[in-house]
Amino acid sequence: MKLKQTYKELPSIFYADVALNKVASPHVVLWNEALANELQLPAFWREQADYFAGNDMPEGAAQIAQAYAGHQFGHFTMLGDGRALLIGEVETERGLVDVQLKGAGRTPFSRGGDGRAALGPMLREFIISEAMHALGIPTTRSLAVTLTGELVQRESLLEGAVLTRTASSHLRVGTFQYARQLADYEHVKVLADYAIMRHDADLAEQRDKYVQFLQRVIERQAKLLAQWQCIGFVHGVMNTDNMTISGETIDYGPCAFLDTYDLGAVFSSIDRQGRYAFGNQPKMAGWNLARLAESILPLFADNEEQATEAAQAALNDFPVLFNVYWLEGMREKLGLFTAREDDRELVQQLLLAMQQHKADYTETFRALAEGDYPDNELFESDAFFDWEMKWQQRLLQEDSSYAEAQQLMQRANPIVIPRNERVNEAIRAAEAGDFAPVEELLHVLSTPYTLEEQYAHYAKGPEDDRPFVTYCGT
Ligand SMILES: Nc1ncnc2c1ncn2[C@@H]1O[C@H](COP(=O)(O)OP(=O)(O)OP(=O)(O)O)[C@@H](O)[C@H]1O
Repeated sequence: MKLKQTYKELPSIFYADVALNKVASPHVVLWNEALANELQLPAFWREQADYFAGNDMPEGAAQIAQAYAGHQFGHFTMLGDGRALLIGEVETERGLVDVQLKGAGRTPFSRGGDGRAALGPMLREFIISEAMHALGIPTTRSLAVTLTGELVQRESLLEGAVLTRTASSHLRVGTFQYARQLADYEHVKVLADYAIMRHDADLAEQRDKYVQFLQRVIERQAKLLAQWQCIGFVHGVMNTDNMTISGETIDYGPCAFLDTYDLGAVFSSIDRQGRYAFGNQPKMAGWNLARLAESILPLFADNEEQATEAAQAALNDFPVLFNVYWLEGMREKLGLFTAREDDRELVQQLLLAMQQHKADYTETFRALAEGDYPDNELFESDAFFDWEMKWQQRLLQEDSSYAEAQQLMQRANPIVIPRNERVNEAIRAAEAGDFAPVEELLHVLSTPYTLEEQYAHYAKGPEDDRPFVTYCGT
């Protein structure tokens, strides 16, 4: 197999060539065999720690850092891969897949950074991205974590590691912002054509392909955000450089899954204003998409007024689409196959009761799916009693049986999610040299809708009311 290099065919402002930053003694500590098989990687790659640490390159590989910009917590900055190396694309049945080494050393975009990553955050990205995939949520994937044999300086000295990440592309909203900020109409157009080739090839010959492209990105993001909200995922850093064109979740920094249901949940210690709080995520996604629309606006029409109108119409669809997908997801979580007018109210009433009684989000829905309620404040409350009567009446309006509704709920409500405490425990063990807990956690998270009995403790939320530990070390 030879890696492809379509991204390198873009004008050179979109990337920088990077020399290899060799490390002392690479050692692969986590390997995703299922993903390697899916990508049909040659079997001998498994043994090539040098490939995954950036010491050596497979056939056809390049070494480039991608250029992009981004609004970070609302402030625009020119960025680029400061610690990642795109080595090429694997051709698969589902299209090209980027292979990137995250933490592979300095690049021309590193600014003051060392270009490196510590083991803990790379394990965290591996675990959570793979859990998201198993939950059915579009995401970048993780192929390997490779120790470098070198230390990195953070608050303390930590073991260095490289994550091998795959993605259906690493094009971001920020890539378009970069093109618009730095270059002319032609460069924005070349980038948009490239993105269409990667993600929306069927649009290539359409007359209004750029407006349709924007609509597609909006549609994908609306679906993604609905999935995040339904599963209780808080991304934490929804900067425009962390929003993909593909609709895959990217960058697992200070992210977390909800324990107790709380619209205000924030897990990032740098997000003091709650800009990216759980309940704000759909609004912030809409804001980011407006930045994409602005960046490609000149491609829509010669006439500025017409172009703005087309962009506005597409952007106005985002909240509408989000709401449709969200309600669809929520209906499934409640075992409803059909749509009725009052469904939104029914869902909101439950969520309000969950927020008031500090109920665990995942446990609550799974308890509904099992029909087996734990003794806790929510399930003993009048609010729940009242809601449950309405829910039961609503279920009776369905043509399907209760058993069918239950099956639907069991497919829509996971038993296990990567709870922060469990993830951190496993990472701490790995940092001390024991990778068995990470492997076990990955095993459990790979089938989140079923759980073998011996792993029952993974299903439990934290027993006390402590807020999550925030995790921001990169
Ligand atoms: N240690 C580092 N050295 C150099 N650049 C860094 C370092 N850490 C982060 N950066 C750069 O700072 C920017 C913002 O960082 P952020 O943590 O959002 O991204 P990341 O996790 O490195 O990458 P990605 O968004 O691709 O997952 C990125 O351009 C990133 O490349």
